[in-house]
Amino acid sequence: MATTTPVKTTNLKIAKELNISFEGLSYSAKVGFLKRHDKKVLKNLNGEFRSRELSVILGPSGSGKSTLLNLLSGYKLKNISGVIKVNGSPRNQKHFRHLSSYVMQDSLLHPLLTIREAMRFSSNLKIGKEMDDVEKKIRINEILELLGLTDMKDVYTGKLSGGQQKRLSIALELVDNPLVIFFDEPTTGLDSSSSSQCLQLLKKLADSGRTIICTIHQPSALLFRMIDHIYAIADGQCIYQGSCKNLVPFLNELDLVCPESFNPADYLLEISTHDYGYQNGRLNEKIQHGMNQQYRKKLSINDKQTDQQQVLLLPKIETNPISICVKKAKFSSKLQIFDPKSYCNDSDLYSTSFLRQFHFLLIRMFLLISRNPSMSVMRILIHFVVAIGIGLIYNNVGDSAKNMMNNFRYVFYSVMFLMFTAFSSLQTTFPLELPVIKREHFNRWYSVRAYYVSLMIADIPIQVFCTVIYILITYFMTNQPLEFFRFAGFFSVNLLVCFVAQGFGMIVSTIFNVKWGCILGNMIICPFLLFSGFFVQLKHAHHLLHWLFHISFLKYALEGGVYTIFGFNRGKIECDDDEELNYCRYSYPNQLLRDIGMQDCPKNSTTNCDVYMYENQKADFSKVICILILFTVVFRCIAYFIMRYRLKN
Ligand SMILES: Nc1ncnc2c1ncn2[C@@H]1O[C@H](COP(=O)(O)OP(=O)(O)OP(=O)(O)O)[C@@H](O)[C@H]1O
Repeated sequence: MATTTPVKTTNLKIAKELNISFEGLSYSAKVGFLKRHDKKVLKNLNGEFRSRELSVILGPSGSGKSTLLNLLSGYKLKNISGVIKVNGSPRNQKHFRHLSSYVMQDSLLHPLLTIREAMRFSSNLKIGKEMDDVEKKIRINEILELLGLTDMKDVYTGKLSGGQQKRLSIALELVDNPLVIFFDEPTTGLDSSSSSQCLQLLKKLADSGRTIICTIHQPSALLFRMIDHIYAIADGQCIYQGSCKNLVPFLNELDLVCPESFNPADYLLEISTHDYGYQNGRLNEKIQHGMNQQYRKKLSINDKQTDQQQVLLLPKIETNPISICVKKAKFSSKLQIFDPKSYCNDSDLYSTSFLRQFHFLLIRMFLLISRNPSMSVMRILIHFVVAIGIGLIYNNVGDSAKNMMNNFRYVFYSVMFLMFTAFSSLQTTFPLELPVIKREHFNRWYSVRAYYVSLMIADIPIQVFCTVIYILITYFMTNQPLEFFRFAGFFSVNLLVCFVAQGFGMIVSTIFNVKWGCILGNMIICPFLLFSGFFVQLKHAHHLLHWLFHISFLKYALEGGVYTIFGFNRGKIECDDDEELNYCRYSYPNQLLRDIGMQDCPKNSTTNCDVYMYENQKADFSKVICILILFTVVFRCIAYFIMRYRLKN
């Protein structure tokens, strides 16, 4: 017992400060279209980024800064060689995600949320029930105060300036108190004053005990002086690592003398881009691929004391998942080294439960829909206008035997129209939201499953409403039979087609971007249309093509629609006053079903043909409903797995 207590204290302290080191880190990207080959982007990098230091990765454009940041944060996981360590132990990516956040170059925000709302959603998604609303509010206020956003709480994020958006991006990630924060080009697009404010803020975060790693393309002299640790790369190799003060002496030792009036960062950049001949090899050799630590800043005792005081600037690290894991581990006597794996299980990856994530995502989606109703209003309007148009075109065809073929066309058109509008309804949502979702998902706000389910559910009310409007108007204007089961059946089939088409639209949108989705989506859906049974009947098609009919969900939808309108023993229909014809072919709608190849009465049938057809229609209609439900489930599952794959890669 006597030996256990001090070990716990030490390790809790270690767990609150993380040093990230890497050894022999290389990364190759696959390039080329026909002739694929590996392009070495990072070559044998070594180094260490410590807590309480503002570390900056410098280098010319295309040198590999963002790639290194992506590797260290775990955003890129493939084609890597070498080791990344956290406090000396090999990084466990899953558990490292508990501890870190990634603020991307573009401030990817929902423009229609206010700062207050964005912060509330962030805290509700990232922090579970262990903190009540009052505590969350206090924390949000503290963070906004720290970032100078208090006066703008009720401003829409889309109306903020670039610098304010950047600060908000940081604020959103601070709510769960990450120990390590990665920033990709935090000063890009900011003027010098905002850049310096931004870097001051990062310095504050570092001083409070965090590990801050960011990339900066070309820092001004002012910014350069604020940096604690520089990691410079050129052509994918390390050309310097150490403090900014030691950079000039380091270059001097290689006879590269920085003029006094020059910003050393600019001078280093000029050297790295071969303005003074090719020097990168020499620099890389002298810094020993990043292994040479002699140019690092040495912390004086005074520095350390100041740092200890600065820790108080930010909320205490309490609700961070690692703290939860550490709490669980407090009773573990095995707490010898920092290894969250030993006491964090997989379900801890997100700080909140699936239901909580789903709940807040759904609220956020409804809020965003209500703030930008133009899309929904447009959908409703289109359904209304088209329904009136179709109602006029096919006016009263429903109870006229002479117009049975026109009535069949009405059924076909309804299925197609609802299918196409539903297909394109969600086609743009995911590709447009993808960058934001990627950021939030990577920073453990919510799982793909929670996002996907809420996206699906959020659209149901509007889709149902649009379908109701269309069917109600056209059904009555075309004078279809006033029998509830026929109306309900026709509505159900059409609603299911919408759900199938939305699932199919989701597959297309998860594979392609908006442009390609719009071009290819309609082309991909055309074969389903061709094999719906409207243009060519199955029995007339070549037998090698029959399977295409069987996988066309539109064939089932059309059959379902036709059965509800013409089937189920629908009685004799009046033939109007066509005096030229005393023979009316479709007085009995079963004849139409035979003509369009949807029902056959076997020649040798012993039972009454009408009874036989009625029984078959009942069975076929149930089959149609089941198949459409199956298509809905299968398409949506496929879309989910593709989305998961895309968000995880
Ligand atoms: N997945 C990839 N496929 C092909 N090339 C890649 C890939 N990832 C990185 N590269 C290449 O590696 C090099 C370094 O890219 P990276 O984005 O890391 O540079 P950078 O230093 O951050 O540049 P910038 O400052 O312009 O953002 C570039 O030439 C880039 O084209």
